[in-house]
Amino acid sequence: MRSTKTIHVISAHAEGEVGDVIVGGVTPPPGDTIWEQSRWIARDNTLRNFVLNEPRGGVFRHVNLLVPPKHSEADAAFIIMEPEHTPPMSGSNSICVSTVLLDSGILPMQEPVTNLTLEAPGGLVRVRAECRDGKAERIFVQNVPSFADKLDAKLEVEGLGTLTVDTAYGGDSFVIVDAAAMGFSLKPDEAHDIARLGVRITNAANEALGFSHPENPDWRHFSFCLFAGQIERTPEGLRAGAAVAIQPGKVDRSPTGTALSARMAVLHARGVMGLDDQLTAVSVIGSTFTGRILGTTAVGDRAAVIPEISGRAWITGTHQHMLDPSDPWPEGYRLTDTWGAR
Ligand SMILES: O=C(O)[C@H]1NCC[C@@H]1O
Repeated sequence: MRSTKTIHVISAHAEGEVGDVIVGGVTPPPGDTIWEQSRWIARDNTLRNFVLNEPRGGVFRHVNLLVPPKHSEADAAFIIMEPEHTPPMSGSNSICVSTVLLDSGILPMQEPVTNLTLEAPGGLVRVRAECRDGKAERIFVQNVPSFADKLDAKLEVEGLGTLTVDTAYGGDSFVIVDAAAMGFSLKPDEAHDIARLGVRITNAANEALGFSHPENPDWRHFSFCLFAGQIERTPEGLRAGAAVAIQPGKVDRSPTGTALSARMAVLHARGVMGLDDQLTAVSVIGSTFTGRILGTTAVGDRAAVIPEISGRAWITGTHQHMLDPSDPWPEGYRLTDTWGAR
């Protein structure tokens, strides 16, 4: 056996969505901030290609690189690599990272509750982990400030006509459509159509509506389309289905923490959700994230909420990814049969 790299990974999933964590074998990328380091990773692409492309990865995979924190309050920092983007924040990935840090012993666990501060590229996130018998059973993440952008905007999508959409930011940028109006009941057998339509809607929103983050001039696009289920009021609080189409065309298996944060910002802006409510989002595989609004704030000139999301994650294995110097595909490959719903 010979290898010019050995990258140590602990694999995990949060409520169904893969969020692997690189725990060793990669030196921290250059940059004065975690955001700058994440821009370097996005530009360079070597690590992204190595771990996300086949034969080591695939379109379903997200990979997080642990790096030394820059902020004095942070216990750990991570850079998120998704199929097409290297985003500011991610709900499922932050839950996987927290679980891997605690369950594998990288950071000490205190039962019944461990409090951590993590530094994501988009800012500091406070984590509360409910822990028992050496397992982080539920992770609560105080997400970055989230805001509604455009409400009831008209969006022309070729072949679909004019849609009424909301746009919002919840650690990543969303165009939000009503699932029922698009003919979806958010069941697993709709996944292919949700992925395909979601990509078309996201692309149309990027052309016609555009997104900009008041404090992060680098984040200038919509990443995702959320198909939002109808809100039901139950004795446990608000509940709604959620399916997010991720570029280049797949559906999040988890209920998407950034989408839940974005949706709570929209519901707060509309006066539907207050600080006493909680909203449980249900994914296409029936998994859930629960969210609350902890308070209000501002992002630049936008009214914003401070969301908290919670969910569970489990470790699925460990990997040591290697590169034989004679391998003709050191950065792997991606093909359109699986890379993007057509
Ligand atoms: O939970 C989330 O926010 C995410 N899941 C995969 C894509 C998004 O980052």
